[in-house]
Amino acid sequence: MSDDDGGSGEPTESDAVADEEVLDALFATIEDRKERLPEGSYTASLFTHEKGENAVLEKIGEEATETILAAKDDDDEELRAEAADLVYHLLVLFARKDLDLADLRGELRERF
Ligand SMILES: N=c1c2ncn([C@@H]3O[C@H](COP(=O)(O)OP(=O)(O)OP(=O)(O)O)[C@@H](O)[C@H]3O)c2ncn1[C@@H]1O[C@H](COP(=O)(O)O)[C@@H](O)[C@H]1O
Repeated sequence: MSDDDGGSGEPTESDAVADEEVLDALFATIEDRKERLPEGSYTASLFTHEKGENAVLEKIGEEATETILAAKDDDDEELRAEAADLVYHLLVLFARKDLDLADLRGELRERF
């Protein structure tokens, strides 16, 4: 999904990312947006929002609610989409807090 080639049909950076590496690639993209703040980037807008951290916290609340509603509706396609929105926004929050995937993996590993 990241770094779209603008529809030229040429392979994009994201095409080269294996499924098992997609979380790391997404997080690296989020870190890049945080550092460079490119214009037109939704991710960058979450780092510069006038609401500050509340912007991403509100999105996490919304996406969590939408995830629950999709589950209650037994709508697996919607559940998949809303869960992906939720995970993406959680990763943006991690980046804002200077946490990373190693912190998340470490926490899960301790419980495993
Ligand atoms: N994975 C995501 C991703 N998931 C969700 N979203 C955005 O999260 C928002 C979800 O909000 P909603 O569901 O409420 O939909 P909406 O009505 O468009 O939302 P708002 O109007 O409230 O913003 C949408 O704007 C989605 O585009 C994401 N935006 C970006 N990414 C990834 O981040 C990369 C960098 O993208 P840029 O943000 O464009 O730099 C992309 O290549 C993707 O890989």
